[in-house]
Amino acid sequence: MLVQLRGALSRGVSSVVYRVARAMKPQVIFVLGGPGAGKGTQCAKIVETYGYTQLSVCLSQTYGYTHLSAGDLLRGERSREGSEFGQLIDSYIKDGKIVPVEITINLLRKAMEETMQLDQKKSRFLIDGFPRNHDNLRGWTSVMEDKADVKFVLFFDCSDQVCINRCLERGKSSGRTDDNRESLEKRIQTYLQSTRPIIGQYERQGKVHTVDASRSVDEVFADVKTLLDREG
Ligand SMILES: Nc1ncnc2c1ncn2[C@@H]1O[C@H](COP(=O)(O)OP(=O)(O)OP(=O)(O)O)[C@@H](O)[C@H]1O
Ligand SMILES: O=c1ccn([C@@H]2O[C@H](COP(=O)(O)O)[C@@H](O)[C@H]2O)c(=O)[nH]1
Repeated sequence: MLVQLRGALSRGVSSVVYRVARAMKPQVIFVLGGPGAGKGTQCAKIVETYGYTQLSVCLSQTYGYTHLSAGDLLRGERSREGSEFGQLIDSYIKDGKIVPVEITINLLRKAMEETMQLDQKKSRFLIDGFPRNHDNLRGWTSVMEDKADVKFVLFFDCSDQVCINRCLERGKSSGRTDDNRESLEKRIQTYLQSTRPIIGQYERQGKVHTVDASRSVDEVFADVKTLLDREG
């Protein structure tokens, strides 16, 4: 009787531990769209708006997002002294090609782990500009699938021409090696051939929220806010 009671108790405890562990899994929103669609701009506004407010009614659960741009992480790695991937990343970025996922996924995983090590409550991530092709998706699935839950894809949709104009305008001051006409033509091709099919794949799973990104920053954000408030 005592043994049965102990067994039931330990099963109960382990199921609670399992549920808590699952509940604490980081939650991810993939943010996708063409080059210059406004992904980074909107992510910054999300972080600014939702911040890290302590909600005491919610057991002090932190409510906010950490923005991780895969492109920024790659640019950081490119300029890190001693990086063995610096040159490769540099040439892929200039050519608008997608860097092998082994490099990108390690940077993303490390950034997520470091964020959560500093503050366990920072468990909501906006992953901006990833996954961009089937190789990226395969890498995510093999490394991260059981470590994080992808809630949905936030897709900033606008025409190629709007994307190109915004990047060329940004190129006047960004210092980015890929905000020029030649690189942009390649980036748009890569987006259409490799990234659109990934968005389509998530669409068929009912996991894409599309926002018309051709409007002003504030108009776009009004839709983003409505969506995030609704999705919780
Ligand atoms: N809704 C908007 N209307 C006009 N300009 C915008 C809008 N959103 C962003 N921009 C401007 O367009 C440029 C590209 O924006 P942003 O960097 O956010 O795009 P992105 O999708 O993150 O680009 P990339 O994928 O190339 O890094 C920036 O100069 C930004 O200020
Ligand atoms: O997952 C990724 C993200 C980015 N890249 C490369 O970086 C550039 C710039 O990315 P932005 O999102 O526009 O900052 C992109 O064109 C790719 O070359 C990548 O390979 N994988």
